[in-house]
Amino acid sequence: MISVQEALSHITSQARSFGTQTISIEQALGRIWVQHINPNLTFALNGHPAEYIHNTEFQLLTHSLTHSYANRKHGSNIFVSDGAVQIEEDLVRSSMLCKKNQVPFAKNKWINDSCQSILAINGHNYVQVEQLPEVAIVSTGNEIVAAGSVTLPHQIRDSNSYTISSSLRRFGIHSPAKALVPDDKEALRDTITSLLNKDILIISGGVSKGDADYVPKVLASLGVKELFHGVKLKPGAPFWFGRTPAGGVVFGLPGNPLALQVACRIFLEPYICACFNISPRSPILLPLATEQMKKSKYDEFFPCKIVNTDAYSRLLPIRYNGSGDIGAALQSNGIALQREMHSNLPEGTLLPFYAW
Ligand SMILES: Nc1nc2c(c(=O)[nH]1)N[C@H]1C(S)=C(S)[C@@H](COP(=O)(O)OP(=O)(O)OC[C@H]3O[C@@H](n4cnc5c(N)ncnc54)[C@H](O)[C@@H]3O)O[C@H]1N2
Ligand code: MOO
Repeated sequence: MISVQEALSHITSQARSFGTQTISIEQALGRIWVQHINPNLTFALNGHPAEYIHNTEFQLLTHSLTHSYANRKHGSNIFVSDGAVQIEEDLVRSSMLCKKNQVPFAKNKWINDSCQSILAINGHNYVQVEQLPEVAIVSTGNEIVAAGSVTLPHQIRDSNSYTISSSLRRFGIHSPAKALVPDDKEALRDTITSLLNKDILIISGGVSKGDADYVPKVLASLGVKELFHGVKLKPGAPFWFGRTPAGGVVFGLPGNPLALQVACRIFLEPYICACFNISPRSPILLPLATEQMKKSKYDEFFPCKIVNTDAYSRLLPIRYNGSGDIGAALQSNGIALQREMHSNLPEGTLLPFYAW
């Protein structure tokens, strides 16, 4: 088994772009913008309309500001590099747009609410964005039935495909193909064969050491190359990752729902970020509100709630009943990481916290 860090570097090494497309700004929220600013357009400088003239020169369109910049040498603080506007030194009354060394419209930016408004003010009715990958989700297990089903005593409704879908939705991936397959080699082979052309195939369950855990063998028989199987991680050790003959990737995630949610946050999200050439959400360092014992010899991610005490935010670990306890995820704000070499940690220890 490999470490979490090694697993992450294998996963991100398989990242690739899925191409680009042009969409209307109305649909752009949550997508990844890939254009530099078009300098022929009027844009906002300190919230004031400005116009690109040529090379390094800009004309501010409001009279008062034209005056305040008139004494500056043209191009002394703004220049265009590779089609992007760059600010060389802080401008007078500078706003967020105009800080030293900033490229206000750098490529590969996640279009959040403020980015969308900046695009709007700059006249970008249509924007070029990263194309979304084709994704399929396969939930395996004889006991798994569709969410709307009435269950028999031995059955359980599929929740994993919903957890995976909500991770994908963060990137604007809305309608992945979905399938439910029993623990049956032929059925698995048929379903996986029909989905091998996807960019990302995400399978839950069937990747551990049980007799009916056929997923790795079926994938190997279809020419999917295993890059690793098993990560020194709790919960979520039974994790499989590989590459399809067509160049897509396959995530074989643990069936246990809490383990699966951890795997989506720690591995699936950074993979998609790497494909889009954007940074993954970084963890924040927060102190423990209580001492924390460690049960396994691996890196351990445990669900925590953020509590505000004495003007500080602290991490309160949520008691959870094993890696199937998806209810613990609901009560928590995210997961904190206790590294493998740390056994018991005293109250106040700073830990990296990954918000859901
Ligand atoms: N001999 C060994 N057995 C197991 C090991 C091991 O190392 N050696 N590891 C255990 C750990 S840890 C985990 S995690 C599980 C993972 O096994 P699978 O990935 O094969 O998952 P399943 O057994 O199919 O399911 C586990 C659990 O989760 C429920 N489940 C599965 N799919 C869904 C779904 N789509 N929605 C909701 N719930 C789901 C399933 O009913 C089981 O209760 O292996 C251990 N065994
Ligand atoms: O690693 Mo398993 O995911 O603990 O239950």
